[in-house]
Amino acid sequence: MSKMVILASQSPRRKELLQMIVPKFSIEPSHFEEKAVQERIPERLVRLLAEGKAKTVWEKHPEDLVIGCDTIVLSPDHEVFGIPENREEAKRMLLSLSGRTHRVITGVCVMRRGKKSVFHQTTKVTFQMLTDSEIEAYLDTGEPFDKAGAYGIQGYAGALVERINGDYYSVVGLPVAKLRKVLQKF
Ligand SMILES: Cc1cn([C@H]2C[C@H](O)[C@@H](COP(=O)(O)OP(=O)(O)OP(=O)(O)O)O2)c(=O)[nH]c1=O
Repeated sequence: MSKMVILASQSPRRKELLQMIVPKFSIEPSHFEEKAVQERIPERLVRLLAEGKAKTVWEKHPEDLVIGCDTIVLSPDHEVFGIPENREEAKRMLLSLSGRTHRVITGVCVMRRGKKSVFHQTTKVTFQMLTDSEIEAYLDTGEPFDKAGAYGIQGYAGALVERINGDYYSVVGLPVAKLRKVLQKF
């Protein structure tokens, strides 16, 4: 591995998860303009966003190894849910997820001089049926507002999930098992 590992993310969850597999790294959130990326295929979208985040940081630190990530929720109606902008949007997302199965897709890009690896991981999550007051109570926790799809499986929403099929950590924001394998090649 190169001298320094940089996690190009402001997400405290990703920092915690990366600590499972990398003993020492620094953090530099990326200011990549996500809205500039136009891509209709969700898997391609997360990969492009992960790559954009990694690249903007790597350009400032070309000697280092940079990791960029992006997580989206693909709703049961195949709508892409990012981080909700307000309570109304968060409620609409949770109503759509209630009692149904959706996909969480996390893209990761590892970049170093002369080498790049981009992958994504998809996990299926099924929510219990939620009443209006359960959704309101969950919104009151404040948890939905910095998370794709308006929920955090690692928090209160863990009790709203019926089942999951795939990598739990990928839902939280970083597929650590797959990333560990990829980092071995760097
Ligand atoms: C579905 C889900 C998402 N999330 C989080 C992971 C991500 O932090 C966030 C998705 O937004 P992202 O845009 O992927 O990431 P971010 O803006 O938080 O951080 P950065 O771009 O700097 O890396 O949602 C959870 O914490 N738990 C969950 O169950």
